[in-house]
Amino acid sequence: MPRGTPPCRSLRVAREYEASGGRGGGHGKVAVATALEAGMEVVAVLDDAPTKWGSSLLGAPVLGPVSAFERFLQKDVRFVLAIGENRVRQKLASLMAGVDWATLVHPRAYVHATASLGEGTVVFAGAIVQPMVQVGRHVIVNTSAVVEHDCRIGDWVHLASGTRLAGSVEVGEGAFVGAGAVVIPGKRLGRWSIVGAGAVVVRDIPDFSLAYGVPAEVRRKIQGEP
Ligand SMILES: CC(=O)SCCNC(=O)CCNC(=O)[C@H](O)C(C)(C)COP(=O)(O)OP(=O)(O)OC[C@H]1O[C@@H](n2cnc3c(N)ncnc32)[C@H](O)[C@@H]1OP(=O)(O)O
Repeated sequence: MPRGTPPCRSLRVAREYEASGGRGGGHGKVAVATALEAGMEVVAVLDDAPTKWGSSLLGAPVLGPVSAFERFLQKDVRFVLAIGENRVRQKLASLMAGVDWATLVHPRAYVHATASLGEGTVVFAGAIVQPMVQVGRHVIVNTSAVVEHDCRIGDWVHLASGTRLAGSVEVGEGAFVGAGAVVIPGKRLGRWSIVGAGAVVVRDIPDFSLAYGVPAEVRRKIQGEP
């Protein structure tokens, strides 16, 4: 999406996310901040935690539960799933039929003109997405992540803050790459794999595998399809 596009949008943080790690919706906060910095109006935040209704998030009103999204359909409102958990974003996107998804790019991120970003994807401050990169739908390119030329990033991926993907890396759908992890050129991270913070990936990581360390080693398998 071109910078400076001024749509209205609704950003949401689900209770499932809170329950899944107690991280308190930090990702939602950064998503709202990014939308505001990009010159957008945040018309509402939807959150399943009743304690948050009536409050505000960086000035944006928390209007009610996620199910209230239907109220905003056909009102020139676009949505972002402001939830760090990949499985939760995937599940909610499948439940929210008819939604027009926004793509958020912070004005101080760099996305080369030949790179493509799928709907619902967010690119936070300081991130760099180089030529010919393909990024799927509902991906998080978190703060200061670097995605080098020709990388291919599947749907539902989360590249945490400071991730460094060298050229032509492939990241399978749903993979999570921890903060500061490095992947050397041409390697593949499998579908729904997890790479720990600070890892250095020098070999392909199979689907549904958790790996960490320097160099990264597979430590265990992850539960498969939901
Ligand atoms: C803006 C943002 O905040 S974006 C979000 C960013 N979040 C992250 O980057 C989190 C990334 N998560 C991690 O790195 C996690 O530690 C995970 C996913 C690797 C955890 O894996 P788990 O298997 O659950 O590890 P667990 O916590 O049980 O620890 C097991 C062992 O691995 C070690 N370990 C855990 N993570 C790492 C890591 N990243 N690198 C090296 N060793 C690690 C632990 O010290 C522990 O060692 P011990 O058995 O000798 O005591």
